[in-house]
Amino acid sequence: MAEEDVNMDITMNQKLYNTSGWLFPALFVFAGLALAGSIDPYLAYVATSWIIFGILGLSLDVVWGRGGFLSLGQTAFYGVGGYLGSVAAINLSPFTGNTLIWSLPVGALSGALLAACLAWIIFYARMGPLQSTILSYTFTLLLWSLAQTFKVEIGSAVIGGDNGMSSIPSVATDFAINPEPMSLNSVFAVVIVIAAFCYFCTYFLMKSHFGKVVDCIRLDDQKAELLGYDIRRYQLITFSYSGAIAGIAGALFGAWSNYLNPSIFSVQEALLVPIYVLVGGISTLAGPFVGAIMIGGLSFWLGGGAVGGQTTLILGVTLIVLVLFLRNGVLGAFNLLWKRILPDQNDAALQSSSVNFCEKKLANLQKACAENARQSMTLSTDKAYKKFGGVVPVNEVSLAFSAGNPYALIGPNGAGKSSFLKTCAGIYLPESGAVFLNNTEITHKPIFQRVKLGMGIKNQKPQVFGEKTVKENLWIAGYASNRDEKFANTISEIVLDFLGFEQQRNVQASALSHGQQQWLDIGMVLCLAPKVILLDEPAAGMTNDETRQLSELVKSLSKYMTVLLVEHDMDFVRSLDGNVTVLHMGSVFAEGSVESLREDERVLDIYLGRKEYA
Ligand SMILES: Nc1ncnc2c1ncn2[C@@H]1O[C@H](COP(=O)(O)OP(=O)(O)OP(=O)(O)O)[C@@H](O)[C@H]1O
Repeated sequence: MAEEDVNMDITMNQKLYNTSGWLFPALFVFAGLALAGSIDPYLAYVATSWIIFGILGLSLDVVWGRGGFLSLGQTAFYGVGGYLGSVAAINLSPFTGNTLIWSLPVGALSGALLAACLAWIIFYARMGPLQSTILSYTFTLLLWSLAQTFKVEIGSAVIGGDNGMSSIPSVATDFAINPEPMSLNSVFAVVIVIAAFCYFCTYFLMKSHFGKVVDCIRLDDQKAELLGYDIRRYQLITFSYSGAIAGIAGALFGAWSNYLNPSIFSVQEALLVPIYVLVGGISTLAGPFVGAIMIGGLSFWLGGGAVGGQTTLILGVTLIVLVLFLRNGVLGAFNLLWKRILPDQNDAALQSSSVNFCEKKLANLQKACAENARQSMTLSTDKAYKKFGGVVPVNEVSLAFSAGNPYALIGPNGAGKSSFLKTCAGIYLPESGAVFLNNTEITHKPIFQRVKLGMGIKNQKPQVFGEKTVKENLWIAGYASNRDEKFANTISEIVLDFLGFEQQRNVQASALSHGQQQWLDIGMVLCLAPKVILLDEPAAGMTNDETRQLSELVKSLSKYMTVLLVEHDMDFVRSLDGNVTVLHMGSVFAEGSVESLREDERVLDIYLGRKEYA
């Protein structure tokens, strides 16, 4: 094959790969609809339940695979959506014939509201991942026991506790009073269309700017907040959305089975959902459908019928096979295999040259930042005090920093430098004292609000979104500053050019060297067009040449914005020619230039661990 043909193949292959998220599902939907008319009605009936479980699995994949939170509460939203959607259908469908126009919106809304309540508790109370998962599970169990005792009549609908709720009308799409019952095959087709609607809405939501931010929150929630994203709001919306999808699945399940009982909230149901997701492939969105169809299909053909039967045995065997051979699930494994024959986008990381920016590029960057900039800002603290048990890393520190010259915090290990920076950034909240940005007190403001006011923060370790490309990392930072796509495009290109990452634009950030990741992290801070920059050991992992360039950058930036950094590299600090503060045991110990501090015996004492003068 000629080389051109090979390239063409690769391009076609890449294009096909890039569109596979909607192309293959669309083909499957068409194939499903084509089959729906001709398959055996009983198989159509059973397969309808697999699609419904697929929708339920999709609801979990959004929140777990994309949002990073393993929720065992999906069956709670599913059950509540099922019950309330069915109550609406029982009472209102006699007036319209069509059942779905009542059950689906009511199911979606009730699922979303319930999920929003749970999300509010979990995310705003800042629970850890394990606690959150357990709470979501407890929530499901709570509803399970409630449903067993809860007896109420709502219009014609009777919720009978343990006896469940019967007389739920089947799926009907006609708007005619007393419509002809739909055939099992037609119901199958309708459920496929609803599943396709849920899938494509989710797919495009996750491809949108919103979805990109959700992905970044999963990868590093602290970094996402350090860029100025209100991560809890994103988490709440994602979780509520997943609750809506689960509620739709529940409403469909009610119409499919014509009967609901508390077992919809049961432990087995709750644990089945993550298994569908894992078997199909987490984070693929289409995977849960594959998982549900595979498990349901195997159970059916091994004699289990619609539900139950051999399901538990099949689940056990499937999970063992999965753990041994297919850790990423069926679609995940398929995805990995396909990627192997695509050109490796990370190859370009090896072609890297060291960062080499010039004055002109810096001027470009400054211009772009200045266009988006606010008034210059002063950062100050007043007797800021932070303690961890008996350790006091920030002990009544009062300092002020403004634009003009860079500020460096130095001191021996454990002096409290990083803690002070984190207290200014909002990562640590002080027990007493105050932090100000100009005259605005920000002591208890969350990180993202400080960033919105004009702060840009870089932590000690480079924090980049490893799975995202270099360009995407910069873009997501640019987009954070005011949700302006145009600005994000412009600033990310300028910073990319400035950092000399043109060749690495499509390289995944995790493939970069440590030093390059430092630069990328600094670049992300620059994309925010901040007025106060906090950098924790920015020169760590950089070559001498890079450190020299960083020094030039810091000096130029500090002319029009406040730059405060923590550093151990004394040559670097000296090259900045700025203000230096020595911290020791959480307190300000000395201030001055590097030269004067070098001659200060007290400072030498604390560095050398002597006690002569200090
Ligand atoms: N989250 C935390 N929980 C408990 N103790 C902490 C925490 N963060 C910092 N400390 C403690 O506070 C003290 C100061 O730590 P900090 O990292 O601020 O010092 P540093 O001057 O930045 O040190 P280094 O130069 O080694 O990074 C240390 O004793 C550290 O163990």
